[in-house]
Amino acid sequence: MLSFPNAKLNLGLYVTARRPDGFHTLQTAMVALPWCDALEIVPAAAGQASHLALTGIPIPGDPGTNLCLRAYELLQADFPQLPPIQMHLHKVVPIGAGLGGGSADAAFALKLLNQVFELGLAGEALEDYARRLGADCAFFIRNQPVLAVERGDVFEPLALNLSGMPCKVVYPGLHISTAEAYRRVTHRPPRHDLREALAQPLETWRHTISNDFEDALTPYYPVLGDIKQALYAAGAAYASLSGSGSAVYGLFPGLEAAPALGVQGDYLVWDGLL
Ligand SMILES: C[C@@](CO)(OP(=O)(O)O)[C@H](O)COP(=O)(O)OP(=O)(O)OC[C@H]1O[C@@H](n2ccc(N)nc2=O)[C@H](O)[C@@H]1O
Ligand SMILES: Nc1ncnc2c1ncn2[C@@H]1O[C@H](COP(=O)(O)OP(=O)(O)O)[C@@H](O)[C@H]1O
Repeated sequence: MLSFPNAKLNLGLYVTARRPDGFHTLQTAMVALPWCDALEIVPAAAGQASHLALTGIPIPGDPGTNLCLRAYELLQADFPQLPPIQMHLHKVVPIGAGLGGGSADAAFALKLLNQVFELGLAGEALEDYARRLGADCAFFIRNQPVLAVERGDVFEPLALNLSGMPCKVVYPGLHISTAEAYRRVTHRPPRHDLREALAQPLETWRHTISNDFEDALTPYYPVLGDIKQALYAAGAAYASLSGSGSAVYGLFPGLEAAPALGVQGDYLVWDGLL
């Protein structure tokens, strides 16, 4: 069975405290971004061991620790009847971009395994497994707009519909590790009520909705600020870093497509409708 794990965008992100376990509490809104990898899972041929084939963008690190394999191992511990599998991940979404690509692969692997092998897991059970693989993973089980709190893995429903809105996402080729970004950020109380701010017209968001990682990381990576400025210059109503970066996105309501950007550099750009 084949699926297309999509990315996500963070709309506003406040890092509010450091927890005793070293993680941070946050408040952020998350929406699906249709920039996708491709992931296929089928039972392995008779007598073959489980195997993950990787194509597309190279993934740093040991392939044995790929989140797709970790999802399989997590389920196998509870469902020993799971047979060996053949997985193929074609990686498209940039890594270390704040787009949650690896987390999406993990969540979609859980969903595929549940479907292919008829494990009978409902949404909440899948979310519980996903949480164990990473703070961001559980979002991709339902893939609906949410306000995420606690470690970013506890969700409150959010009435926000950006479907069909032109969006541009610019990845400047910097791999920013999430752990590094959290080490650099200063936690503080949110400056605005995110839910209230998101309910206001999109044109107001640039004055009320911010991402704490942007302040923390832009001094080290000035290109993030340059891209954001270029998105506003191109007519974005709202532009921001996504998650812990390094992708920066712009939203262009009222247009049919996002306009070209006046930025120099060897950037990867996704252009499309949310
Ligand atoms: C910042 C966010 C915002 O959506 O996204 P990305 O920028 O990674 O996409 C998330 O909080 C990232 O979630 P995720 O990428 O799943 O993080 P994990 O793998 O669970 O954790 C990686 C590391 O980030 C730090 N971490 C993560 C989540 C959190 N609430 N507090 C933390 O301090 C910890 O140092 C942890 O070891
Ligand atoms: N399937 C996967 N896709 C991407 N990264 C993966 C995957 N499995 C494990 N990883 C590891 O996760 C880290 C980044 O994950 P990713 O979700 O792309 O980050 P971010 O959400 O910050 O963009 C990388 O260091 C990579 O080695």
